[in-house]
Amino acid sequence: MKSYDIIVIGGGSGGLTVAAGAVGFGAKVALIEKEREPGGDCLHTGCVPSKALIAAAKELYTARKAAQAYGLELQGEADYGEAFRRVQAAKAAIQPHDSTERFRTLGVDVFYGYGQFRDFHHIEINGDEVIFGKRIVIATGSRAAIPPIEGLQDVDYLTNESVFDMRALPKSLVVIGGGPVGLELGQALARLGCKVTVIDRGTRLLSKEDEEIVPYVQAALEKEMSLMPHTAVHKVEALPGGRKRLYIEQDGNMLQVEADALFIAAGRKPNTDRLGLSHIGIEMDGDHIAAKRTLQTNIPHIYAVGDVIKSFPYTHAAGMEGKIVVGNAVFGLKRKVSYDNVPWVTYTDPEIFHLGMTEKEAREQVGDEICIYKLSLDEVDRFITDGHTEGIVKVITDRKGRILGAHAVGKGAGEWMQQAVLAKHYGHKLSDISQVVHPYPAYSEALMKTANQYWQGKLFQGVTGRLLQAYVKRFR
Ligand SMILES: Cc1cc2nc3c(=O)[nH]c(=O)nc-3n(C[C@H](O)[C@H](O)[C@H](O)COP(=O)(O)OP(=O)(O)OC[C@H]3O[C@@H](n4cnc5c(N)ncnc54)[C@H](O)[C@@H]3O)c2cc1C
Ligand SMILES: NC(=O)c1ccc[n+]([C@@H]2O[C@H](COP(=O)([O-])OP(=O)(O)OC[C@H]3O[C@@H](n4cnc5c(N)ncnc54)[C@H](O)[C@@H]3O)[C@@H](O)[C@H]2O)c1
Repeated sequence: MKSYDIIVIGGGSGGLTVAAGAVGFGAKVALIEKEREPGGDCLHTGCVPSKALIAAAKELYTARKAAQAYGLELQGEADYGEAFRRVQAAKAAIQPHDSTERFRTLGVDVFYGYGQFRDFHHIEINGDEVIFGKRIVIATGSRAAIPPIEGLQDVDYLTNESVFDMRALPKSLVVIGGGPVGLELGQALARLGCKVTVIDRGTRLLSKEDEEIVPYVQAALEKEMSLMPHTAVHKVEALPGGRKRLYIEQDGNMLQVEADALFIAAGRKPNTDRLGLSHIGIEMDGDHIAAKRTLQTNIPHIYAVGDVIKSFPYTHAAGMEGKIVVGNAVFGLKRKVSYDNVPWVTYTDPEIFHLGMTEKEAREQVGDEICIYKLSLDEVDRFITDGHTEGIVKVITDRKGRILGAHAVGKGAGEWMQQAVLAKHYGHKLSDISQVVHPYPAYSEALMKTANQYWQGKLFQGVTGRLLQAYVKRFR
């Protein structure tokens, strides 16, 4: 029987980080992946294809808008095949980095098949070969959660696993779920020419975002598709010709919506079934694996990372967790994970940047002694020159100016807000961002100008302000 220092089950963002890191430090590593090629959700059915589709759709949208503005005529339907090819090309270009071949070259033994616990140290692959692992990392990710809606099991629907394989664009689409998956892809498909309706049962869309951020996104998206928050789907049925009818309830009114296709984007379900977890007594947190801050499960030599644990379901978080597991499982350290400085970006247009606490969370956790700094993007020259003034920056600090949360909505917010992560990570105050020179007219001036407000508050108001004014009067 083959024996390893570390067995990784699942070759996605989390598992590949662990495997590459551990083998680099000299550990004997096995990686088990059930799909033909590693890469997981992010490469095959998540981040990469969605961002490629968003980019293709944005190009078309911008061309249409420009044509209209300059009095040109743009006629005909867009060829969806081009967007499809862009998606496949992006995946193909990144695949070699995550390939079986690359990992074998690194020295990892890659097994193709379903991994399942036989006991605490033995993993069975496809119910056949058994391998031994001194330490085992579960990195099996998640899949689309399918809500219990009457009739859904009898109709065809798309999920993130099938939407990127579509060869033709449906004329109309209903999306169930107004989270990042539903809104990013709903907007992209709308821009490519599909009539999109997004239904969400929550009182507001993007429920994890700061309340002041969401209206900007909602207003922008409503120009391109129909948004129906606070709406329950009671029943789905198939109509002749493949169309679907949804029976929905909004504000007590029973309505019907019809579309050519249905896309389920109603959250994620961790891949914990078929792993034999109950067999070895792994503790669960609902559907997720319960992990300590060292990313160990209740069985100390078994670790878990990525979407399979209930933390931050993002690629960069799975990567960060993977690095911590390398330190803990290879070197026997007890490093602990922290999500305090982990941002996320939702790639709608306008983009949403999110770091740390929202105002509501800050008030609940820190109290009302917090400071809020806000800036509208129409106060920033570069957004004015480019004609993209819709959006805001909002930073929440404690009384001493330490950043508790930083949020923004606007063109490219995911890029120009990153300096807030650096500042927060290294314990800098918001005012430090104001001391750094930003090129003019960069988008990043938006955060600098927000930070300037700290000094305006300090220097021109209160006792310090009065003293300074008195000094200047005498000095003159
Ligand atoms: C449409 C969409 C867009 C997204 N966009 C972004 C984005 O822009 N940015 C971002 O940060 N995140 C994004 N995400 C989230 C991101 O894809 C996930 O958080 C990330 O992939 C999780 O990594 P993971 O390693 O936990 O799981 P995965 O990457 O899914 O990897 C799990 C792997 O385990 C394998 N596996 C499962 N069970 C077994 C088994 N029993 N035996 C062997 N192999 C098994 C699977 O085949 C898979 O390869 C997006 C998600 C979706 C759905
Ligand atoms: N840019 C990014 O980083 C990015 C992009 C896409 C996805 N992701 C990751 O993927 C995860 C999953 O995204 P998601 O959008 O699928 O999930 P989500 O949980 O964020 O949102 C799902 C939405 O579906 C709604 N919903 C659930 N059941 C419903 C029902 N029966 N009827 C109507 N609405 C219903 C919920 O109210 C919620 O608003 C995210 O948490 C995120 O971590 C990240």
